[in-house]
Amino acid sequence: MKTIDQLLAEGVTGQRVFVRADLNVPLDGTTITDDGRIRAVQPTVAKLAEAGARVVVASHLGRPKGAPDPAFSLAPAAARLGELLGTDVAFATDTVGESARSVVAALADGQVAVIENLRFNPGETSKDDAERGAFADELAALADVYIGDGFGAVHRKHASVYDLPARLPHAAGQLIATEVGVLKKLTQDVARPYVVVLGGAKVSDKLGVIDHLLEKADRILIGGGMAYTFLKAQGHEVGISLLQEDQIPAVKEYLTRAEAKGVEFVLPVDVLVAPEFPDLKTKAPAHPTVVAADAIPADEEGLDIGPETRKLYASKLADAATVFWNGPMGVFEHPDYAEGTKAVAQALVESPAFSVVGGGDSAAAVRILGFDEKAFGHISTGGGASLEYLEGKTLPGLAALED
Ligand SMILES: Nc1ncnc2c1ncn2[C@@H]1O[C@H](COP(=O)(O)OP(=O)(O)OP(=O)(O)O)[C@@H](O)[C@H]1O
Ligand SMILES: O=C(O)[C@H](O)COP(=O)(O)O
Repeated sequence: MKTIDQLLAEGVTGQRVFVRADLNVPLDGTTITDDGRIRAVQPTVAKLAEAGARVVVASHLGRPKGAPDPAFSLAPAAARLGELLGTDVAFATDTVGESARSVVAALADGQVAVIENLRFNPGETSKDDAERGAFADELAALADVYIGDGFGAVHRKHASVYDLPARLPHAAGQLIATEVGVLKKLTQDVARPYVVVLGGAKVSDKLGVIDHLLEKADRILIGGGMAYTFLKAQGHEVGISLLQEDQIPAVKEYLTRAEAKGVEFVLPVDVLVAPEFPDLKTKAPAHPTVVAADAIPADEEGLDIGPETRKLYASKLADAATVFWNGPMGVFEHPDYAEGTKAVAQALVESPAFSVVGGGDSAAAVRILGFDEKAFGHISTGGGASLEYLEGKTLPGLAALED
């Protein structure tokens, strides 16, 4: 994989360099609640600008449906990138249209522009190679060189991640180089006990990783939205909690295999439930109830791990030598459901283990809840991406940078 430093040594002055970043940051309206992913790519952008490149930064944000949607505009992220760089950052109000073409054409050497959300275009995420390729052609017309630095999206076979680098000279940015360097260590010899904590909401994306973790980890703790598919697989009622019904047979098989292999699987013993999802805007008190994990009422939803589980998980992390954590333990964005995530973060801060926290929301949770990033071994910008990397899967966005 060519590095950005090799590229810079060849000279980029006057060249239009396309940086595929992951600026998929959490937003409250147009306010960025955690800018970690923007700060993570800023050194790459700064380096290119200092070297006289005309930098075109592109990213997705959220999951819009292939058409413009103001709720998913990258305008706030572009403004924040400008603040971090200490310079004006131009913003194109479309991705490959008139605005993008004129904004990019107007860039002087050393200037930076952000183009609008890649996913406003159906070609970005299309499963059809020709449709993705046609969109990649339009993106390629905006640049001379491609830098892949959106680590959080390298597991997606999307036009800007996979098809575009095939059309331009390409290299890996600094963030991808750092992320891969750290995660590689977890695929090699890990110090044991190796404990993995899984939670979050993208359950269907992430359950599959357990198949691989059963070969690697000594102990697996399950929380967040993921827990309810496990509780259901054990025959418990989970009310209206997040549930991946079609994965129940697979989950049953994981539990059986874990027992046979001596991998310790730890599930919540109690949870916080409420009849409805909390209001994340007003943060109005949610009045949750603590119930045993096998006694979730049929009309209520599990939204955080309970107090006994917090203690249990802290004890299961205390003797770890290596920890990988992906996915919050509850809906941490609401104060009534933040304690589970806080307890896991606190346990990692107190533990001497080498800890890697992976995921846009998990990393944001750690910072929003007031923990010092330096207390963790590594905070990865990729959730699904880091899990798939650990699984040993070929990641489209890394494979595309390889030749
Ligand atoms: N019990 C639950 N029910 C519903 N949502 C939950 C629950 N527990 C956690 N969540 C939500 O999970 C979300 C984070 O999940 P996600 O899988 O996206 O995490 P991540 O891996 O850190 O991020 P990414 O994969 O996007 O990088 C949070 O917004 C949180 O509110
Ligand atoms: O948040 C993430 O994990 C990345 O930005 C990828 O987003 P996606 O899951 O919507 O593809």
